[in-house]
Amino acid sequence: MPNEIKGLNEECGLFGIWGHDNAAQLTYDGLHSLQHRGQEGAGIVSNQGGQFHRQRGLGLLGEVFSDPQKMTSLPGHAAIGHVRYATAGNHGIANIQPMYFDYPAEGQFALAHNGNLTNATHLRHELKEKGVQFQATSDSELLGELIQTSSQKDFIEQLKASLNQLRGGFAYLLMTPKMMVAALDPNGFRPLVIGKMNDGAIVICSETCALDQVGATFVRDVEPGEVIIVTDDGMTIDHFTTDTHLSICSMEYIYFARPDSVIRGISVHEARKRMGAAIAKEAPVKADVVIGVPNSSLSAAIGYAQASGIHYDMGMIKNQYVARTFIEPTQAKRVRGVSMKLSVVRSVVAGKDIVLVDDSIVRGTTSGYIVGLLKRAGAKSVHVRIASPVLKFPCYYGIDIQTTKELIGANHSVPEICQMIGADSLAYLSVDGLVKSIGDLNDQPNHGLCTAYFDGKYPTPLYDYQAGFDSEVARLGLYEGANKL
Ligand SMILES: O=P(O)(O)OC[C@H]1O[C@H](OP(=O)(O)OP(=O)(O)O)[C@H](O)[C@@H]1O
Ligand SMILES: NC(=O)CC[C@H](N)C(=O)O
Ligand SMILES: [Mg+2]
Repeated sequence: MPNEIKGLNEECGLFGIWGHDNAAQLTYDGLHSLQHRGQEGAGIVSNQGGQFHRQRGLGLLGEVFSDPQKMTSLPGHAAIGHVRYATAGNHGIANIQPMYFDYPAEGQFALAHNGNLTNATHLRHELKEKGVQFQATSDSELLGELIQTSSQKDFIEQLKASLNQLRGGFAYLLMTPKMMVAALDPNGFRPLVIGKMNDGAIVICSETCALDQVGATFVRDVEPGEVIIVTDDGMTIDHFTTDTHLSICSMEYIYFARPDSVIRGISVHEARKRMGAAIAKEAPVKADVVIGVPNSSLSAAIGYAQASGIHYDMGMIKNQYVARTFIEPTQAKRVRGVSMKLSVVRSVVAGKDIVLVDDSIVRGTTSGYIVGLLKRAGAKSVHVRIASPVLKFPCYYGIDIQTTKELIGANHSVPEICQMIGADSLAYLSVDGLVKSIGDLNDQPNHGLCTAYFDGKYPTPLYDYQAGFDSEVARLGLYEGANKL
């Protein structure tokens, strides 16, 4: 399976707009600002008076739409679009979204999904028994098949009944000839926001950075369990369930979302700065300079510098022109990938004691390579500070980390990792420090966040994944292993 040169794989990005003559172009622009959420494939479906047009393909948005004719072939007053990073199913074109479904009553409908369903295997089996023929292999399609086979009377009732059969993480955008609909799972694992254009067009998308991109004003977050219905008459808010428990993914704040996005009222950049400040308090160290690992940890590094009083400098740069290289998943090639991407500004680091701040360690490839690079550039010492807790447990709700095997934090203690990456010291942020840095989203015991990757406390049963999880935990002794720290 091809694998990108990244420790953490992104999720997916959604963008939809209803009531604008330039719908497909605005969807392209919105998706462009969500490209960080998925780089495997992209697609847009436009709605021209009830007639759908679709373009989709493998690769980055700019690659998929490099032929200008593709955009001109998407006329209409509404559109939905998607950028994908697979969590389920293969990497082929059939799994690139939006997906299309026949809908005899009205013609057809399209859907796009961010997240990962935890009962997809079970549902697929049930639907197969009923004779359903699948068009793709990912989990996303299941909602469309459930709607098509539902005995409810109209589209919204069919949708609501179907959403109630899904488990796991799902932010969905759907479009029929007459409406655009958004729905969010009962835990609200993924961010989903509503905005409005000056001329009244409604936008629904994964992050506020996409609203900014198209000049839309933020209206509100989509709440867990909600179904948002947008028609030519405006927007209505409905529910498929009120049995909800907000557990938004803490990794959105740590790494995934763009720093200029605001998720549920909290600026991602400011939250990351607070994470950096918190690890500076939890694990102080004497040093000459703080440097961050571009790009994702720069906010946390600034926060560390501000809280510690140690000055921040640009000790590393990221090559802006690194081609999107898909490589075989071997460690040697991953190291080469990181080396093509990151380099050191020697004048900042030579002869200095350095605090190196990163947001996360997944396999340890990045920190291992960078510590060596800094030392070769003359750094006296390198103290690594990670602005999130030790990543030990898989995510089943939409991030492509579904096994503990490659997580260095699941397999080694912090002192062992420190030695493996060649650092002079290593410290991670505590789970409590992380939660406080993001801030309370509500007064529930989990403060509205999912921190399962760090503490193994999943907010839902794991369904299809439970048996595999139990055996990995037993194999690694993970819960007892917490005392490895
Ligand atoms: O331990 P590893 O397996 O190397 O993975 C961890 C690294 O991966 C992520 O960065 P990424 O390479 O995605 O780049 P970015 O910060 O520019 O998004 C993360 O921010 C760490 O730097
Ligand atoms: N990362 C995602 O949100 C992926 C959506 C869906 N599970 C897929 O694999 O296509
Ligand atoms: Mg990074």
